[in-house]
Amino acid sequence: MVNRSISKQTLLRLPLYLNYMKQLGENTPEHISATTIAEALRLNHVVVRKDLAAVSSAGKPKVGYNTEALIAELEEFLGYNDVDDAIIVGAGKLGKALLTYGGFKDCGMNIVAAFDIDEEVCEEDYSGKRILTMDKLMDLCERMRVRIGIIAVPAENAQAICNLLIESGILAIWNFAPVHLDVPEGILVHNENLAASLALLSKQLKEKFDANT
Ligand SMILES: NC(=O)c1ccc[n+]([C@@H]2O[C@H](COP(=O)([O-])OP(=O)(O)OC[C@H]3O[C@@H](n4cnc5c(N)ncnc54)[C@H](O)[C@@H]3O)[C@@H](O)[C@H]2O)c1
Repeated sequence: MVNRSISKQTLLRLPLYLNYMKQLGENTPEHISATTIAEALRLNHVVVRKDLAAVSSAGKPKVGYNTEALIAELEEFLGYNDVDDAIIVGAGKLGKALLTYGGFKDCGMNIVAAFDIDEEVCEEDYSGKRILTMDKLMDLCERMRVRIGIIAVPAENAQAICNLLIESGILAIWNFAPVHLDVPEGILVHNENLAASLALLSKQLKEKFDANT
């Protein structure tokens, strides 16, 4: 594997390449080129070639990459082989959807439980996962050495939950609440915002219409 720091944009595209190759199933070719992936995903082949070269040095001119080896290298690079435990705080509509999605395990994250302030939703098993009361959060995080915390509470409560997660040993926060979180140095925060993706889509759609008129 090539050990080089890569851009955020490249990092965001790598899972797309991986998903594409993994869904080929019995049609998986022995070798695959950056051009094939680019055409399938309607991306620029130069971009795909550069992205893959940042992760693997095994590509051969005119042959491409051994597909299985490339899948393995991408999975390793993206950390999919080291599954980290995670918890969710806020087991409302979003929290429950995240809790029940089985696909995160394939991406290196195992959600072990959710926590909620509302005792009515607690202590139930939700698709085999527990929703627990807040008083159990710190103990579970410390005992299981959970390092990822997902915030799915209303914006006004997110900072307090963030502080609690950090106090409980959480090092990386996936924040869905629409609010900026203040964290000490060394704590990672990724803000997820579907509205931002939608804004991008709307802008591209507008540009497409404008270009056609
Ligand atoms: N990033 C995105 O694209 C995106 C998409 C959807 C929702 N959201 C955000 O995610 C959050 C949750 O949305 P939702 O639709 O699931 O809301 P929801 O009202 O259905 O669920 C919120 C849950 O948080 C719990 N809660 C509130 N305060 C708490 C606290 N202090 N400690 C523990 N639990 C607490 C509530 O009891 C409730 O179960 C909101 O901030 C919303 O804006 C973000």
